[in-house]
Amino acid sequence: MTHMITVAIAGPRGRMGQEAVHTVISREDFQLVGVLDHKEIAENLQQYPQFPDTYDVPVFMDLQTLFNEVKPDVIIDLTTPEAVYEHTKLALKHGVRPVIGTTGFTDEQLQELTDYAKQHGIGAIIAPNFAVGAVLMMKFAAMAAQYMPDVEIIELHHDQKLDAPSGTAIKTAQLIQENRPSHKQGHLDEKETIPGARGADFDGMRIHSVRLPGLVAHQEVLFGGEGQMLTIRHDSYNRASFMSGVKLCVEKVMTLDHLVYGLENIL
Ligand SMILES: NC(=O)C1=CN([C@@H]2O[C@H](COP(=O)(O)OP(=O)(O)OC[C@H]3O[C@@H](n4cnc5c(N)ncnc54)[C@H](OP(=O)(O)O)[C@@H]3O)[C@@H](O)[C@H]2O)C=CC1
Ligand SMILES: O=C(O)C1=N[C@H](C(=O)O)C[C@H](O)C1
Repeated sequence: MTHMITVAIAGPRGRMGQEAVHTVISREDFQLVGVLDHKEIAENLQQYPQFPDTYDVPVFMDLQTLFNEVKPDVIIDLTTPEAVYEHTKLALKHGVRPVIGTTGFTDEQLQELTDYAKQHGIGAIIAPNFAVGAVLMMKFAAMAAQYMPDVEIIELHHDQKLDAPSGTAIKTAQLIQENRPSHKQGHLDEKETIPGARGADFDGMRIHSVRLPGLVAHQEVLFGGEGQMLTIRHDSYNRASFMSGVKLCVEKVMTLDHLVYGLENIL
């Protein structure tokens, strides 16, 4: 008999949260035992207009209470850069395994959470992008950087996104950095006549963030060489594209005793 994994979701009304609720409920081996909503909207998920009245799941306004009352194995966080660090820390303290899709962690926060999970032997996954195609795009980009070290990243997202650059763009740059000799790109004397024109500087490579209505999540990694350019592009056209990664992470985190940053490390 398969062991049922009990799951909580933070941010169930959000674009990703709604999709994750349906995904978890549709799985016979996952049980959605509670959700965290920071606004007092309803006591049960079935009272929300977004969900059917078969979704009998308690809503909590406070994460501590959720952990005490329903003791989930895993919490999936799909909230905001402002809230996610405290949520992750609290989950680890309660021995609840975090699966974090929310982006916007600082390097220091990531390090602190990694150290805490390691010290206490708790599994955790922070995945800036759950889409398998996006992970392949990052891996191919890292591979290409060995041969074509002049690279710029253009990430394009819907205009409701809070953080820039995207978590995916940062992760891509970090993976590229492992293979690309550190150097500044462009003319040594280049000057921005409008500040920001050249994008964010990550170890000498530039990251550009586009925000427009109608977009979901897209990224291009551009490699320039003598007389040639290589473009590696990934598009998520909907949030369903992230759900196979969410399911995989919920299963995988149960087997871990440390924090994994990036889906590429568990595929
Ligand atoms: N890893 C991945 O593959 C992906 C990651 N993301 C990331 O996931 C996050 C969510 O994205 P998205 O769904 O588009 O964003 P939304 O704004 O649609 O959803 C966020 C939800 O979280 C709620 N919320 C905010 N603060 C809290 C809190 N303290 N406690 C509980 N709920 C809270 C918001 O409520 P309210 O609006 O009422 O304040 C909202 O319902 C972002 O960081 C995004 O970058 C997105 C897509 C894929
Ligand atoms: O906010 C989003 O939408 C997304 N956020 C993640 C990120 O910051 O990379 C993942 C995906 O790009 C969608």
